[in-house]
Amino acid sequence: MDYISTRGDAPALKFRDALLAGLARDGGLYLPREWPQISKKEIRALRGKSYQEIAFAVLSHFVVDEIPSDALKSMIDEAYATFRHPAVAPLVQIGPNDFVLELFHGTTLAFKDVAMQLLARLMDYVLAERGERATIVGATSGDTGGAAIDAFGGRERTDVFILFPHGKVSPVQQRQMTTTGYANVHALAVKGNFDDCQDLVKAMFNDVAFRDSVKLSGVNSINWARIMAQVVYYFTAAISLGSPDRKVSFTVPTGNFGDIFAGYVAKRMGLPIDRLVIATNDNDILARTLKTGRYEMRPAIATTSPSMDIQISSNFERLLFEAYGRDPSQVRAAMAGLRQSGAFEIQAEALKSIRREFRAGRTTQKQVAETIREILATTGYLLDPHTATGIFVAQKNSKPNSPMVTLATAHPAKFPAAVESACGIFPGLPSWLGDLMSREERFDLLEPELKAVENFISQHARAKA
Ligand SMILES: Cc1ncc(COP(=O)(O)O)c(C=O)c1O
Ligand SMILES: N[C@@H](CCOP(=O)(O)O)C(=O)O
Repeated sequence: MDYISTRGDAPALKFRDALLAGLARDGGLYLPREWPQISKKEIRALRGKSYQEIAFAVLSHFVVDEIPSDALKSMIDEAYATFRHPAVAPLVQIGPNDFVLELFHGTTLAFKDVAMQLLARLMDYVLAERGERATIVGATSGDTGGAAIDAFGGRERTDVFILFPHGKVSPVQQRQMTTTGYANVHALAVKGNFDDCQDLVKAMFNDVAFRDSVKLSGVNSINWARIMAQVVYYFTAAISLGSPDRKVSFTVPTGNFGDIFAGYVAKRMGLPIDRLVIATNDNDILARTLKTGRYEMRPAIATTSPSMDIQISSNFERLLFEAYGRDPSQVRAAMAGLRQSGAFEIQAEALKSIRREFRAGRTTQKQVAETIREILATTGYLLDPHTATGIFVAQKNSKPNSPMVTLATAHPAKFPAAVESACGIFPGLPSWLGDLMSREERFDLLEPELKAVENFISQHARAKA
């Protein structure tokens, strides 16, 4: 299987190279040249199978001829053995047709663990095969960073540099990045917001000399393998609700658009998904874009769901590529507009096709708090603010008698202050993280300047050209 760039000016790569490349050399994002297909018969045959078995069936399509089956199986088994729930991603019913897909049973209590635990093993496998090292960079609004540090911490072939917005992540998120003590891990607090961190990461990839000098690789959802691993739970959830003989809808709290794009991929592969609903907080660029056809940046607002305080949703570029019939010149034009004026318009046909696939809604912080209170009072279930954003929007976009699954992207204990202020309950950390808040922190504070960050990384990275 070949992987091609959304901007059309980078060479097509095989899976192993796309995995290590992260961002394409033309600044675009990789995706498969064609969507692999899974038939209804194959989906039916997955009923009653474990998460790991379904993961193997789905992921094999993307790594065919690149990762041997027995190696893929062991990596999947090892990755999901780190999860604290036997089902890995259990589905919890909170209403007659309302379900929550709990994606937070991994080591850092957010959905990022699902893909990151596998990504770290895949990268290690390919690097070992080649006898190489890599320098991993990532930008985080709080969850990707902790998950990457946990998954890559202590690995011999990689050094990890995570840029997080100083003072804008929750205390639990910060400590998950700053207290691990791994020698190959560097938590970098950047004086800026998440979009500044993500810009810096992309700029490092676009600085070819720097990129090659430290063998740069990325763990954000710009890396195709992140999306690929997230496709799996759409299958497990839909199958357990009767797929392919019953259509299922999904609502996804959205920031960088990776998680919901994985749902779109599942649909393209043949999973009968009814509605795919984008849920945003006050940073509602995606909801506005679907309404108006204009993608327009505004200053980021700090909310009680900080992981979604994002303006530039990286993976929207993958959707644009699809909506424009995979014409990279349209994507290049849109991205140039975004760079020059902070906005671009989506042409009528492309917008129509996006609206056919997605709905969108936004929430205020007051609505998020009310949703946490209401769901607790009516069902006894405690939501985190990101999941509550999803539930609020799901309630407005559900179809009668049709199952709606909201993705629970984080455990409430990651955001205890917001949860306590909404409903009076302070969600405690699980016992294995009990001492997190008293561990010693280690991080470096950097200006949001490309050269400052590149110099830091060059000094500390062991991978050299
Ligand atoms: C807890 C949580 N929920 C939702 C999201 C949004 O996911 P995505 O960026 O894949 O849209 C994020 C991060 O972006 C997150 O950390
Ligand atoms: N919410 C994310 C932002 C980065 O998203 P990614 O999926 O592209 O890694 C985070 O928690 O860091």
